[in-house]
Parts: sequence; C-alpha cells; structure tokens
Amino acid sequence: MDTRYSTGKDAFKHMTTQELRDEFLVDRIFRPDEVSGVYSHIDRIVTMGAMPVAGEVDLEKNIDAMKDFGVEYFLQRREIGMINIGGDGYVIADGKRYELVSLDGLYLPMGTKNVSLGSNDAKKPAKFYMSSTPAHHAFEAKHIVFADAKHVPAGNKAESNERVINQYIHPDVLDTCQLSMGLTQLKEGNVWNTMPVHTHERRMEVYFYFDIDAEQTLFHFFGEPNETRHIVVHNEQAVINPSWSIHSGVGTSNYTFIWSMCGENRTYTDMDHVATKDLR
Ligand SMILES: O=C(O)C(=O)C[C@H](O)C(=O)CO
Ligand SMILES: [Zn+2]
Repeated sequence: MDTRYSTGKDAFKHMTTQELRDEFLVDRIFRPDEVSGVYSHIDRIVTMGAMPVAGEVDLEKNIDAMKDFGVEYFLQRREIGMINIGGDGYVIADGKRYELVSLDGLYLPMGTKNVSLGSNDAKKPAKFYMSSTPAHHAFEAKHIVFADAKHVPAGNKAESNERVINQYIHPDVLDTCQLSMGLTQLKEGNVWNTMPVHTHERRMEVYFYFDIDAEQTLFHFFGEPNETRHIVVHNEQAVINPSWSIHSGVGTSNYTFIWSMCGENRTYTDMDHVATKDLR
C-alpha cells in the first residue's frame, strides 16, 4: 500500500513541483490484472483502481488487511464506492453478482468480505475506479446505473464550464456512512471545472481525471485560495485535495472526472465559496 501522510498548509507553500506530485498525485491507477491503492492519511480515504484482463482479480490482491488496517479483511470497518470507466464488467460481492456496464457505479457497505472484479471482454477491459472510507454502520449495497444518478447541469458556454454533475453516491440516491462520489462530464468546447472555486473544511476530496486524449493535458489548481499551486495531470490520474484546499481544473480540451469526498458530513452543498476576484 502506497501511504501518503498528509501535508499541512505551511509546508505546502514551500513544496517543489516534484514534492507536490509525490504527495498529492495518484498515477498508474490501472494496470492489467492489478489492483492499485493509495492510502491517504487525510480522512483515511483509500483511492484504488482495478483492471481485470486475463481473469478475475480479488479486491484485496495487494492489501494486507491486518498490517495495513489492523482488521481481518479490508471492508471490515470500511465502505467502498466504485465507478466503471472501462468496458463492461462485473463485481461479485459475497456471492452476489453485479453487472457494471460503462459508467455504472456500485456501493458496497462495511462488512462485505469477499469482492472480486472481472471484465466481460479482455479486449475491452473494465476499469473500476474506487474510493474507500472508514465506516461504522452497514447500509444497503446498491448498484447505481448511470440513469439513476442525480444529474445536475452546471456552468455555461460563456465561462467555458458547461457540464453535468452526476451525483451517484449522494444522500438523494442512497445512504452511506461518510462517502460521497460522482462523475462530472464537461461538454465539448468547455474546459473549466469547479470555477468559481470552493473549499469545504468539513470534507476532503479526491479528483480523478479521465477521457483526456494523449496529446492533451489538464492543470489542476489546489492550495489555499489566496496562495494557489497547480499540478499537471494526464489521463487517468487523480489528485488528493486537503479540506483547506480549493480544487479546480482547466483542460486543454474537455474531459470527465470523478470526485470522491469524506469527512464530517455528506451535505453536497456545504461549501465555502470563494469569489474569483479574491484568488491569488
Ligand atoms: O464540476 C464541479 O463543479 C464539480 O464536480 C464539483 C465537485 O462535485 C465538488 O467539488 C463537490 O464538492
Ligand atoms: Zn468540492
């Protein structure tokens, strides 16, 4: 398990580009027949990716539950959400099979013991992007098909940020202990997300960017609103954002991203908005 121990506001201001990347960038998320994992000490969110090709992969393939988490099995005291951004696939959780076509999501509660993930076609493998957070209660497992997410239009063409915020793991869709998760799609010709920016000291957030062409890139802005920094992001990379940090990106073309949040509450609108004129 790749562990990130978190950085305070003051140290953040002095970090080099490489130090920022080492601490906050999550890359190599999808590798054939592997399960990747980055354990952040910011609210103890675990960012994971699985791409089954030759056969099924076990969620715990690269996890030592006792050493990494002090428990008998990974989800003994955790919940997990996932969205499949690849070809059609499936998840078997404690014997129950869920078919996840592209952009379907799945929530599995605390107490789920055995989880394996598979692709329907090795030539078009599924890619399961996953976020896991500490939990204290076993809510219902739920397969969230794309159509059942809450679709919230946002932005406009004039500000180059016309997009749809698809809320999958959200209080209006299902109950969880603390995990929230969704997928935001930018319309063609639009490049900005989450501008005007916000922070939410009550929750941290991970942004995972995909659908970025190989020739294109994205600048993700983070840090305190009056002292921003950036990370250059390529396709299928994520950025861990501390709760005191803004999180916003601009691409050299349009793209899609998955946001995952955890912390004190699940109130999506609990945000501290920052006027664009106040950014530094
Ligand atoms: O496009 C957006 O704006 C977002 O997707 C915002 C995120 O959902 C977010 O930052 C929620 O706190
Ligand atoms: Zn946010």
